[in-house]
Amino acid sequence: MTSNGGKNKAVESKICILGGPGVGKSALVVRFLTRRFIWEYDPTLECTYKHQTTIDDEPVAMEILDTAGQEWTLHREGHVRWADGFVLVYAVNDRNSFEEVVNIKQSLDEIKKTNVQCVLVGNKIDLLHEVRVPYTEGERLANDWACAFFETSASDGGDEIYELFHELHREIRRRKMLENKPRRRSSAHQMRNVFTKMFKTQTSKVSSPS
Ligand SMILES: Nc1nc2c(ncn2[C@@H]2O[C@H](COP(=O)(O)OP(=O)(O)OP(=O)(O)O)[C@@H](O)[C@H]2O)c(=O)[nH]1
Repeated sequence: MTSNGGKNKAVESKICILGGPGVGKSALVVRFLTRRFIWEYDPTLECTYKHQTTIDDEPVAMEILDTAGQEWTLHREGHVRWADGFVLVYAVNDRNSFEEVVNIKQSLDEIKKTNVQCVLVGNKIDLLHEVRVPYTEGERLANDWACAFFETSASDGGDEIYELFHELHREIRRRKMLENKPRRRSSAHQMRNVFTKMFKTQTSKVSSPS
């Protein structure tokens, strides 16, 4: 039995992958979808993948948009509005790419007018001797953003790559559930109603002719 009303309907997640050039965005998506690593990937391609999977015993219909530099600049607002959540990727051997994710996150929040759902990913962790962004810095930034943080290697693989997509999906699902919940009126509002009713009753008693 599923927790989505028992209807077995797939929960949808639209995920957009963002980060500086060459940080391994496509390699991560391809690894997640095919369990393989592709050394060279056409940098001009922007692709959306549809992926059916199961997360926490629930069917999930995931759409993943792998952005590419120029296309992203052209369609930025549309992509941001389309997505439910974002994978923000930097390469641990590229300091500039770390600074770039900070700028990207800022513009996402501005466009969405909220703190967007995201996970932060430091990729290329296999390049041990070239690390320019230590784990603690990534972790600190993710803490500031209140989001999950993963270090990955698209070339070596590893469970973190699956976990990061799953975790983002869970966050998206949680927020959707909160947004769909009917809002309860505040207790102050409820008290005001009670007092208004009491006061009206008193007034009508006083003013009624004896
Ligand atoms: N060593 C190492 N190389 C990687 C890793 N991930 C990707 N690469 C390499 O980094 C280069 C860029 O990878 P892509 O997946 O094309 O990166 P991208 O961010 O999609 O690039 P753009 O779309 O051009 O911005 C390629 O040569 C990959 O083989 C990794 O985890 N480790």
